[in-house]
Amino acid sequence: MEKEDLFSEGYAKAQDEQDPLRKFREYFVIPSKADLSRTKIGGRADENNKEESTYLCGNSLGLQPTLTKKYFEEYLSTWAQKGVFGHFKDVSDTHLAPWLNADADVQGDMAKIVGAKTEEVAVMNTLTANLHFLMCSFYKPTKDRHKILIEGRAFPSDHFAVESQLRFHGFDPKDSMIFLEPPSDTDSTLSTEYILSVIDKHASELALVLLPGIQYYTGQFFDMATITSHTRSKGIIAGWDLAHAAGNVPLQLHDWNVDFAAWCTYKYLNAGPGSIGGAFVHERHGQVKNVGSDERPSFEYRPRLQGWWGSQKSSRFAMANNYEPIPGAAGFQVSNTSVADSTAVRASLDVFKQTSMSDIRVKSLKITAYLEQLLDLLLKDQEATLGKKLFHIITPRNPDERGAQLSVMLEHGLLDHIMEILEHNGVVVDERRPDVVRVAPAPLYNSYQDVRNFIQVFKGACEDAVKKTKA
Ligand SMILES: Cc1ncc(COP(=O)(O)O)c(C=O)c1O
Ligand SMILES: Nc1c(O)cccc1C(=O)C[C@H](N)C(=O)O
Repeated sequence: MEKEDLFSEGYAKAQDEQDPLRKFREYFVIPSKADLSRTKIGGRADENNKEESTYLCGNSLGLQPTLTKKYFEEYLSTWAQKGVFGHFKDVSDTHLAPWLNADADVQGDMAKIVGAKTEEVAVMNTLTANLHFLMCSFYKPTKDRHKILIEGRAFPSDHFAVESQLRFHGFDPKDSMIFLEPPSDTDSTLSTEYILSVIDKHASELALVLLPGIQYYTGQFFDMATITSHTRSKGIIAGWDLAHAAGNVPLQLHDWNVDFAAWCTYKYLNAGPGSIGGAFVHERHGQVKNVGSDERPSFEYRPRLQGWWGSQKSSRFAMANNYEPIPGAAGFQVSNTSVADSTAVRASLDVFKQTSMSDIRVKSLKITAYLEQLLDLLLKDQEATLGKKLFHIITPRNPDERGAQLSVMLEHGLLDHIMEILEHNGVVVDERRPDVVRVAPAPLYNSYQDVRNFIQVFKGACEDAVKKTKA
């Protein structure tokens, strides 16, 4: 395809017209440029300037589904009109379950997103809290086998969670954290072979391998199936942080035999800032066995931090204080579910239900490849006009090793100026200081024209930044 064709508005428009998921953009609220630049919230959008922004930041915060406001109005009306009865009464003229079932109501559709059986998933807590709750049950160190493997540049919250778990068990993070670092300074990603070699090197002393399905900084999608299988073959627990993978790439947590996983719902799952988290516990770990009698039950189950919401609903309100864990991931719940949060999750899942992760992945591969093609053409243009490249892509070039996001490492010193120009033009991407811009076309609501708009503004911003630094 000629360079001009790819850059042309006609090409982008044609891709959008042919996009099988094009209708989904209407299911989201796209902030207008005027919305983004206004200093106040509320009031009517600027009727004279409803031009949509170019929002490519779903890897940090997903956009609001139009269903969310509708479902929230139903939730608030139920609360206002039914009070405590909202827990129990089936308010049939809403899209929402009785609050007592708010957790179970979203379990099955969330399980489909991550390739799990319904009972292997719970929508609960938040991401880092779930990592802690799950490590409390799965990180079982011994004197000889107490180390935890995470990436060297793990997301800070994961790093802190592992540090504190080690300290909680009386181990020193300096001795018990093993960091997965790229083999050389020039590498930003980690090959599967290299990861397996590091696991082999430390296998006898590792109690847990905790990695991200997709690495937040580089955007690398790890070979979860191979790494999980290898980890477990060494008798090590395989745990995954799916913050950037859930709703972004197809997952098969059950078939991959993952021990546990946790994720948030505010990125590609579009449930709003700080919204409720998700957790996966493989069915082999969720078994509950009554080794007593019906009259005098005595349950055997995997130890976990307990709370009343993990105990069977049928006996929960008997207040007899006999813990009877719900089989599966739901038995790892502790508190009653935030209905505001589960309402947001319900709205988002009702969008996902109209398609599939495989169809989302088909578009994701195409639209991210388009972004990559335009970035590569821009690099050629910069080499020809400036005599140098002002950035390079640090996300793997193999589409199977990435999701929607491409991470662009800028020449040092350009980030602030480029971000200022992008924002001024209504282009929203994520910055990871000091030099990385993360660009994530979310298949459900981003268009090929969004990608083209980004490149056009980014091209000018790069040129402007160079002039500024030369001045
Ligand atoms: C990989 C990863 N882990 C953990 C977190 C923090 O999660 P939370 O603040 O929802 O616990 C984030 C981002 O928010 C993340 O990207
Ligand atoms: N930047 C964040 C914030 O200001 C609040 C909450 C989360 C974040 C995030 O970093 C989201 C996500 N972990 C990310 O990698 O972008």
